[in-house]
Amino acid sequence: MTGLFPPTRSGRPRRTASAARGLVAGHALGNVSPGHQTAIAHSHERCAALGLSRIERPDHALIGMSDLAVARDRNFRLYAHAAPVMEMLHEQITNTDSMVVLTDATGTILHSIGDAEFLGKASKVALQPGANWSEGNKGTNAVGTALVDEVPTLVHAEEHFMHANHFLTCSAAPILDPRGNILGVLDVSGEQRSYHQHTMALVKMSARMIENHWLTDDYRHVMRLHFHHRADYIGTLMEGILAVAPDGKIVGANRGALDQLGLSGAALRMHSLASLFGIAVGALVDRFRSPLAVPMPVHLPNGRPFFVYARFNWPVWTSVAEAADQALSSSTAPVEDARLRSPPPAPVSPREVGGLAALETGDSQLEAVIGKVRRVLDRDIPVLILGDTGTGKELLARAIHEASARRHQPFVAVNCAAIPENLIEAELFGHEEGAFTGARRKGAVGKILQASGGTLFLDEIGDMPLAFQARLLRVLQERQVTPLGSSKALAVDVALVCATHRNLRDMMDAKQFRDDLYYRLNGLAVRMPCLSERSDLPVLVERILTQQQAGRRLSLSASVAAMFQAYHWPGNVRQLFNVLRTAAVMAPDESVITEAHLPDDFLEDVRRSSPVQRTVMAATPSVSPSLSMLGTVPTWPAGSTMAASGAATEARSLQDMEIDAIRQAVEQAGGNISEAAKRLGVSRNTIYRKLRWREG
Ligand SMILES: Nc1ncnc2c1ncn2[C@@H]1O[C@H](COP(=O)(O)OP(=O)(O)OP(=O)(O)O)[C@@H](O)[C@H]1O
Repeated sequence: MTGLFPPTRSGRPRRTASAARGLVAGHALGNVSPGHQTAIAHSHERCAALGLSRIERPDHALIGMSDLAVARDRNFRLYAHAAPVMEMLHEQITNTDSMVVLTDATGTILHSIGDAEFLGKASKVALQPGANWSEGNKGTNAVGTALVDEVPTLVHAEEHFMHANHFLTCSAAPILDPRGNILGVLDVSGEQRSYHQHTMALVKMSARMIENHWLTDDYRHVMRLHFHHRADYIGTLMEGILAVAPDGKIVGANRGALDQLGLSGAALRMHSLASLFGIAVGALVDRFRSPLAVPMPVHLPNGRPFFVYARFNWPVWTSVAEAADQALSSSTAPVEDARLRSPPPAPVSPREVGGLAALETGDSQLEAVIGKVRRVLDRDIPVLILGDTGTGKELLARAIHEASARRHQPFVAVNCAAIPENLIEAELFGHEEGAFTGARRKGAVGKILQASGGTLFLDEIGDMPLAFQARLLRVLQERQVTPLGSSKALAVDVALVCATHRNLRDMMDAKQFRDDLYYRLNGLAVRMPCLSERSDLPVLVERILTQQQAGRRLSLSASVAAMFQAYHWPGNVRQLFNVLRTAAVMAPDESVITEAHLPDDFLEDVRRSSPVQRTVMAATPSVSPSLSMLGTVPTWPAGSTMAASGAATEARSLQDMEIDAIRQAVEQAGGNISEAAKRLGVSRNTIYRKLRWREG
């Protein structure tokens, strides 16, 4: 695995007593490199400079269940990619007194799997979900030090800064996205006597596996070029993978690619297939459209030989190639693309299936919205989407991107309500190395630059902190962004779509939202209608049921249809979607959904929502057993904090009660934010926002 990762920090450290102790442990491993010793020594110096104590009881504070749930939800995609790899890794280390740990980019443990006995020991030093293992909290340790140095890191026994952790041996590798940002850390920790030199290699390979899955998923709609200087290494963890846009530009790369080509991610993104390997996209399409194609020999400009193998998703690639053809005919296309040929057209254009057409279900208000949006497509006019929670604002934003000429470039969604206020600037603008306390060593590309060439979706824009609004406005006006800690402004080209459920005009009156930013964002403002105002409920139901159950015909009983029509749907399409999804699962062998298949909390809400709906339910001919039981089931508000608080209400603010109800719902849903949102009939964003306010 030599040369797979960038070198560790250079420069000789001043040796401290702590570093010397680290070296003793290092020698005990028998195979440590001087680089390892240097990294440990540097880390100990950082901890000493932070004033951390070796002997005091380390801070064992865990974040609350709901905060952990928020962290897990935010990192859901990371977990989805990491979970199978963690399982596999755990199988390799089972019965070795150890555990597999996944943390987010701040070092907070999201998940762990391990031998039961060792998990118990680990929890005594808070090596468990909810604990933060950054260096600042836990001193030198594999997770925290890997996050600082951004390289795989082994910390063994006394190399840990804090005495309490000396019983551990930990091997951690950072997980990077295709643009080089740290997503999190994968770690194997165990009893120090269980140390095995192969563990680190396993962890590195596992992290690489997660990165490769992530890249393939991110760029599933564009061509992926797999390469290695040995043809038989293609398809292994050693291969390089490049994501290639239809115009031949390199838009993403895995670590194997950077290492083999000896280029940084930024340098690689300046290249195209032609400048790198001297080949055109069209040549690859021609060659690799056959399933029997074998790797093709190519050369770098310096003569280094490689073998490449291209993969693309045919139906989607069809439209990609068409797009490139259009680009070629309408611009001064580079010679490299002249050979691009379009495969036969797909029967249905993916652009229409996934784009705005998918949202047309016959409601006149919605059709007016879509008509307006279509007129401003590709015209550099920012779109502001207003509407209540769950009305489909994000879905519309994605559809706008899919329908635009930018659809093969990134769609980057930023939930302004979910980012802590003090991080919003770094998150959007990016930062240079060490730009602020806790900043990552190599810096990070901000979301605005990540969206370059594509669409930036600022969700919950009404929650953008006032102090930051002027800065954002400047970026939008000047079309330049200056990462924190940098003096260099970088040009940005993004299509802007924003959304909010708030009333921005009221916020402007209250001086909570800047007028000038409002007018800059509001090239075209459209309002997504509430579900209760829409006339297309039956079509929407049918579409959602078809989406859920391809090939199965499922419809609503007359009474359920009447109930749906009369209900006010406070959670809008999201709530409808969730109710139907549950009902479809509850009715696996039936063709008609009745009340018996509907979630109890939904029926409860229908029952108490309005006299009209109660009448509909009472008049329902086929009252199901679950419905008839409702009268005996205590209503959830009666047992909840809200109704039970009585006199205490005066002493507690409404906001506190609301937060309590949210926290309670999150706990009851086992930490699943989506589930809690469903139960409360609010959006996930609302939960994020409310919890953040609480923290602030
Ligand atoms: N036209 C539709 N067809 C099918 N499902 C839809 C449709 N519109 C919305 N949904 C469902 O509702 C959910 C919520 O949509 P979306 O996230 O776009 O709403 P939103 O208005 O952005 O919500 P919030 O303001 O709470 O973020 C989606 O995940 C999807 O499941």
